[in-house]
Amino acid sequence: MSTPSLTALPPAPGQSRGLRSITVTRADMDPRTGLLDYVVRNDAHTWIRRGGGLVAYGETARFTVTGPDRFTQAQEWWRRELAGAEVLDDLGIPGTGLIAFGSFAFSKTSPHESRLIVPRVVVGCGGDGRAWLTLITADAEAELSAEAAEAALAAYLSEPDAGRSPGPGDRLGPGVLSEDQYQRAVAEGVKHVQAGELSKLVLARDIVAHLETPVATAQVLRDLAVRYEDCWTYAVDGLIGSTPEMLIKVENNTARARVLAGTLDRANAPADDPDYATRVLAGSEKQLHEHQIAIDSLTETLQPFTSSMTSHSEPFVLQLPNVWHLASDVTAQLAADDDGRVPTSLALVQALHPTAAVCGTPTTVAGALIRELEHLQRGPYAGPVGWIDAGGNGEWGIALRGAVVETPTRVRLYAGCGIVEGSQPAAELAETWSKFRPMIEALGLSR
Ligand SMILES: C=C(O[C@@H]1C=C(C(=O)O)C=C[C@H]1O)C(=O)O
Repeated sequence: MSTPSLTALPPAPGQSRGLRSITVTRADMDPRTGLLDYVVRNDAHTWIRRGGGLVAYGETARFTVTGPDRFTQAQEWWRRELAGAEVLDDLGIPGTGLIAFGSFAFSKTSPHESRLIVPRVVVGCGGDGRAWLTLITADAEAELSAEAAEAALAAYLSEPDAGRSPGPGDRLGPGVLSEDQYQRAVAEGVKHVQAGELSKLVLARDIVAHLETPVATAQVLRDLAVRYEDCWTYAVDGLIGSTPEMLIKVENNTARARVLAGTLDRANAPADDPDYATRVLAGSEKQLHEHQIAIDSLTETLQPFTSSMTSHSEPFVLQLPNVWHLASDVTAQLAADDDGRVPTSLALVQALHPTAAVCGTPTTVAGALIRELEHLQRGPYAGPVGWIDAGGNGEWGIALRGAVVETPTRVRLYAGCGIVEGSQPAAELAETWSKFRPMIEALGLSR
């Protein structure tokens, strides 16, 4: 079998030397419930979806970077971190051994720092319920044993963070653009599409949650993970949310993506019409067109890295608690190079980001218009968020349906919509509210 191509490089000056890790098997757990017992600290790094995930604590190493080379530099840093690493791993499956969590800025011009973080302790659970514990250290003297790993985990778990109850002073405030300004931006975007400059443009806006007492991130994440079990619930360094969209997942030599485009709010759906979503979404030329643009952009970019690729000829309707989406799953076999290596998950992220689902088509025209019309620093919103292991396996979602914890009592929420020729500003504004809803509710707020 081919493995993703992470060739270790020698350490650079200033780089943490000699990562050491041990991964030990733990009793099987029901990931739907068991992993949630570990989401008890507001500073945990989290990646959870029914059937598996990773919850991590502490920090052994960190890399931050801005600019157009952020993906290349992050890969290089990771390769160097792996150089000379001592890895004891009972399981040797994706997610065990050395791993890094990551979050990348949406834009190559963003001042926001993209980051890779190597945690100290990781609790993992595979889709089959197999559970493990990893301890990572840069200390050459530290003991690598199951006992040491359990003791480190117990120390983190002994200091859980309390939940919070909503207070009368909690409120939602406007972000950078008012609702009217956002609708004007959408109308402006539609004009550019009508003028033939581009076929799709994604415009986002933000709102701000002001809380009376500090946000209880762990509580928010547990709520999201339970309610949005088809989504990937993530937390990396204050970027939190539950995304329905998988940019790329690499497991040995298979890559998978879930592409979404086309959204219907469930809040206004007629209760007595079971075919409503299928009719309105899968029966709408506008929605199918928008979806096709997103699929084409992904498959065209992924194609050179693959030996074969499959996706359904028709999108399916993905039902989430807040909205329905038109969705397509793509599975590809990765092509191996002469050394038998396939691209790593981060190499594919670099090639794929930003997709039409969060930027538009063509990418450069859409990117320039986003900067002109949005007036928003997207920061990590709509950027890749996820994890990578030493073999290059990993899962990278698109950071949607999420928020950034800016201060303990201020949380900024982001949501955007695909604008095509027939888009109506009022409908797109309403759609942003439907996309804010998971986070608004998880924070204990209402609109
Ligand atoms: C941009 C967002 O979502 C994206 C836009 C969608 C759409 O316009 O229909 C659907 C899913 C995502 O690809 C967001 O949630 O902020």
